[in-house]
Parts: sequence; C-alpha cells; structure tokens
Amino acid sequence: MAVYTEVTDEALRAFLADYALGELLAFRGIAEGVENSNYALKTAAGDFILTLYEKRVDPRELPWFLALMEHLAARGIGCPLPVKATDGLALRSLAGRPAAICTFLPGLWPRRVRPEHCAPLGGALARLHLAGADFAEMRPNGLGPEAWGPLLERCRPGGDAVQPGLVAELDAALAGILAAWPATDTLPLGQIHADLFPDNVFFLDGADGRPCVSGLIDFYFACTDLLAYDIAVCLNAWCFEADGSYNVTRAHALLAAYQRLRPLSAAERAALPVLCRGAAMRFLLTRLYDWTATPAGALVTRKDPLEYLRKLRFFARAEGPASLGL
Ligand SMILES: Nc1ncnc2c1ncn2[C@@H]1O[C@H](COP(=O)(O)OP(=O)(O)OP(=O)(O)O)[C@@H](O)[C@H]1O
Ligand SMILES: N[C@@H](CCO)C(=O)O
Repeated sequence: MAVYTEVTDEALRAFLADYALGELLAFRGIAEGVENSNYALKTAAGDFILTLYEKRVDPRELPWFLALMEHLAARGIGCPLPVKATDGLALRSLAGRPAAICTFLPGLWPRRVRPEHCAPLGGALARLHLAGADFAEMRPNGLGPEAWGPLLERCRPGGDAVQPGLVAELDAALAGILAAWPATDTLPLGQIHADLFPDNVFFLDGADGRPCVSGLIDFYFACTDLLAYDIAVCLNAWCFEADGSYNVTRAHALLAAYQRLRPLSAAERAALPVLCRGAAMRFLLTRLYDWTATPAGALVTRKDPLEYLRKLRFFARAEGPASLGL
C-alpha cells in the first residue's frame, strides 16, 4: 500500500494548471511501493507518474535526485524524467507534500527472476555507472557503513524478539565487515542506485523474445559511493533462490554483462565478498528496524529481515570472489 496522501480531483486539476500537459484524462493511486505516494496520470500529453514524497525522503535532497535522473535520462538511461512545469521547475508541492511528475516507463518488473534477466540487469547497471561519471555533485550514502552501527543500536531493544541471539550475531558480523571495509579512495566511486531490487527494474521482451531492460525507477536511495557496492546490492537482491541458495548462474550472467561494459579492477574483485556482506547487513538492518519499530496495522508492508540474515551468513562463508560468480 503506498498512497499515504490522498489527492482530490480538484487539487490535482489546480496542480496541473501549472504544466503544459493538456487535459487530465485519468488518475489512479498505485498500491505498490512503500516509501512514497504514487499516482498514475493520463493527460492529453501521455502517461506520467505523480509522486508525493513522504516522510522518509528529506525534501532538501530532492533536487539532487531529480537532477541525477535528468542527467541519466539525457544520456540515454531509461529512467523517469522529471517533467518541468511552465515556470521551469519540476519540484513542487501538492496536498502539503513535495511532489513531482515524471515520465511513465513501459515494462514490468519480474515477479520471478530468471537467469535471462541477470545479463540485461548487469548491462543496465554498468551503463548507469558510466552515465553518472560526469554528474559531479556528491551525495553521501546515508545508509552506508557509518550508518549501520547506529541502526543496530536502534534495533538492539527489539532485535532478539525477532530471533534469539540475533543482536549478538549482528554485533560480531558488523565488526568483521567494518574492519574489512575498503577505504573509499581505494576503489572507483560514482553515482550508484543503491536499491536496484527486482521491483525497481522494468523489462520488455526484445525482438528475440529475451527480456531487455526498459527502465530503472526509484532513485531515492541513490548516492555517491563505491560502484562495486551497487553490484553487491544486486547480487543480494537478484541471485538467491526462494530456498535461500545462491544462484551462481544468475550471478555470473550479471557480473559478466557488467564487466563487458566496465571491467572491475583487481581491488574491486577482491572487495566484492565484503561488499556483499555489507549490502546484506544494510537491508537486514533497515528491515529489522522497520520490523521492530512499525506499529501493527500501519499501512506499510514489512519485509522479512531474516531473509537477509541468511544472505549475510552465505556471504560470510563464501570462499573468495570466484564462489560468487566472478
Ligand atoms: N516512472 C515510472 N513509470 C512506470 N511506473 C512507475 C514509475 N515510477 C513508479 N512506478 C510504479 O509505481 C510503483 C511504486 O514506485 P516506487 O517503487 O518508486 O515506490 P516507492 O514507494 O517510492 O519506493 P519503494 O520501492 O522504495 O517502496 C512501481 O512498482 C511502479 O509500478
Ligand atoms: N529494497 C528494500 C526496500 C527499500 O530500501 C528492501 O527490500 O528491503
């Protein structure tokens, strides 16, 4: 469920008066997503997505996200393009929230990931990294390694109720990850998506019937960080089976396609296992925090933190980059 802020017909029509998008033909709330309120709009000018930014997005950061999407779209990346109103501004206000309209992307996200999705995903991720190289403004990763200790502290009171012994296991795992974490000046840095899960990647069937990436959405965790960390996020999110086993075929397809466009350095290859442990820790902790801090009955779909505990354990046992599909 992700329509937290209701928008009336009258408010939307008044809002659209500032755009050159023609008459409003249809308008509906989108139930998917958990962070922001999203509406699909059809106007005389085509299909669009209206997003009202809810409490987890800092309004001061929105210009950076919108500028990044504009930069990437201008370089041929299929991503939502913020639509400017007649005064030239894309970021506006509606129903008391910051709001923006973006272009609608065709395609569907894969409900069941297959190995055939992973090569196009790897290619799209590499193209994203290359296209971001000349976007100069930095945004630190608010959910990077410095954030994990404080987040674990906030989970400490409720963590063991989710699974006995969990907090002690995470204390030990986090200490190991932080001790081995590469310094940011030792690996290539750039603009990363940082949340490229299957529900943020749209596919269409190509001429040969194989899936092609048609677009990437949800750039609201994007930041300036280690490029290889974005790969680690994808290995976590795309390369495990429902039974918790690692699918090395998917991982190999993803990594090989990525490296055809941006070969990894020796230091990035060596760091990949700890980056994967870190990415597992990030999603484990944000899920655990939401799990313990969300009141029952809230309009938020809580995601299972223990899925990421299993992934963290897998990566902690992994024997070197080759076992991850490199
Ligand atoms: N530009 C777009 N084109 C087409 N559909 C979109 C677009 N942006 C969002 N959507 C639709 O809205 C849904 C929710 O979007 P999104 O994932 O950005 O939500 P969110 O609540 O901001 O993020 P999160 O996934 O972190 O909960 C998507 O699954 C997709 O169906
Ligand atoms: N993709 C995240 C949610 C948004 O960060 C998760 O599955 O935990």
